[in-house]
Amino acid sequence: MLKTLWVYIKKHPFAYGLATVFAIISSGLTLVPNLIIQQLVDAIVASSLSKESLWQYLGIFLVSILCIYIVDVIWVVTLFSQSFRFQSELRRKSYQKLLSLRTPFYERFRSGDLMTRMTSDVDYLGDAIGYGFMLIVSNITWAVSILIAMIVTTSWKAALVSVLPLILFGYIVFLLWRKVDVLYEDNRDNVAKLSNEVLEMVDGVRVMRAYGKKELEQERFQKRTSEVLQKANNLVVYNGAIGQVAKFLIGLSTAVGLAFSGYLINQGQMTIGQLITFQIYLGMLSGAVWGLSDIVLVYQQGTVSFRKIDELLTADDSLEKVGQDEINKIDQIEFKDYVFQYPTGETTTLKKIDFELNRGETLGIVGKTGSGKTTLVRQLLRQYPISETGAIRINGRLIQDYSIRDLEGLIGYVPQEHILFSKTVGHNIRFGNRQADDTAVNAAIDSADFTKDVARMSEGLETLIGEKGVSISGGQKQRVSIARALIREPELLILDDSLSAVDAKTESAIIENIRQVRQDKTNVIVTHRLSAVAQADKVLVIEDGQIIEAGTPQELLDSKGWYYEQYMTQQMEVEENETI
Ligand SMILES: Nc1ncnc2c1ncn2[C@@H]1O[C@H](COP(=O)(O)OP(=O)(O)OP(=O)(O)O)[C@@H](O)[C@H]1O
Repeated sequence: MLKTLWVYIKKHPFAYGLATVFAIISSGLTLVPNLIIQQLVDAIVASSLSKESLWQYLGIFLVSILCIYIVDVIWVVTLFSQSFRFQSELRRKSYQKLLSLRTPFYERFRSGDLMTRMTSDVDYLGDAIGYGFMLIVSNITWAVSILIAMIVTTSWKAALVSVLPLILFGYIVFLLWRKVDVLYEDNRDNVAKLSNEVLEMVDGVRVMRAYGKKELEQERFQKRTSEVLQKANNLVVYNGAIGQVAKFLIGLSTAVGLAFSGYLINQGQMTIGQLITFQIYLGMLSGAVWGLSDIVLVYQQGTVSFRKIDELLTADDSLEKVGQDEINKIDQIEFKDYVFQYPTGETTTLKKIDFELNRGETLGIVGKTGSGKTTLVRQLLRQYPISETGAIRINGRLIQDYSIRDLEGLIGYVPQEHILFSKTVGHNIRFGNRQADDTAVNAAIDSADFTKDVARMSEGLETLIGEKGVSISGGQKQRVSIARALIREPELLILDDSLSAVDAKTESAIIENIRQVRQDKTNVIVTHRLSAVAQADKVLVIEDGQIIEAGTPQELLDSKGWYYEQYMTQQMEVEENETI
């Protein structure tokens, strides 16, 4: 951590140089009021204080206090604004990293944990470079200058005797340091887990209520909070122990200093004025030592948070190093005996997948639930590492040779779970193509059969859809997602079970619109409803990760396999519904 903080400090030499110099000046100035007090007391004891010198002492006293105040404000403000800048740079960097990482990373890290890294961990690290730096510079310069002043202006012997308990305190703090580090990490991880629970609860509150599990969940949450409390208590015990040891040793230092000063006064080696300033110095020195013990806390939090942020910034999503080849159109997609296993999976999910898809064609992918349909399309999106067994080629070249960014720009993906942003309907659609004009937006809405819905909305495209689209229906969410994909006029459009929440009539209208507007582009439609792929050029039937049937819809019907049986069942269901 110190290396990273040092790199940042070196990048801003002016701010940190200014803060250090002003902190040293402030420590020096802090001694002036004490010297004045010492001289004033000695003059009173010696009955040599005149009216003029009293005003002089008071004047210097007030000016020095004002100067200390101004100098402190300058260096503290400089330091803290630098610390905020550090935090915002770190947040930007972490956010950029999060955007660059892919699915396997997000399967490893939970949302609550990532949120804690982006918020409190960044704050604690910022504290280390702001408040921590302030504690180190001010307390060290303060302690050193007080010690020098004690030795020079009072008594070096008394200074030595009373500093010994404070050195012992420093040693005890050092011993407790390591233990506190483990406790901090424990405590922080528990808070991150708790954030996860809260996020899940907020997402699932309706299901919890519907299943009458509110009390049960509350109990579980209480258990989790108790665990967090327990860990926090352990930490409090250690921090409390440090505090009590500090109090005892600081008291001891004062007592020893006082006793020894009394002895020195008796011996004529110390004046009353020196005794009073000595006590004030001792109080100030204890303050500096207290401040230094606070560094333990800031440093501990900082190191734990640094580890967490470093883990995020150096995280890998285990995807092969990104290819560099440019690609601006998709003429052909080929899967050649492709086998795939999820990084965390125990068996292969795709087995010897073999097919070709040419520009302008529509491919339907059907099959039982859990058979591997989504896994197959996810390979085109490069969400997981490409397997070494078999190959996926685009325009005759291996998919992994292309730049992921280029590829993403060519694909319009409508996933099963619709990810919408808590903005307006229009914003969500334009998200697909920020440059799109109103004509393009309306065309996309038309193709997604969403025009009538927009007209019914209170503020049309400006209607807010709430968090994750809570205020619109499932079918509407699906159509907003489809419009968002269509507006970018992608070379390849992938609909992954994206029409499941719309009725059969709307579904066939959307499929027909897509056929019309995307005549020279390629489409992949994953579905459970065979009517959605009735017009497809090719259909693959997947079972247990393998293609068990492939051909045009008519060929599949003729072969009287799974597709035929499924088709007949669904036809019967439609007829039954029509009769009802
Ligand atoms: N991220 C993952 N890690 C490990 N295994 C996974 C992962 N995602 C899916 N699987 C497994 O891969 C298999 C295929 O899942 P997939 O989602 O591709 O099926 P599907 O045919 O799209 O199902 P559905 O029609 O229900 O959407 C399932 O057994 C699933 O449990």
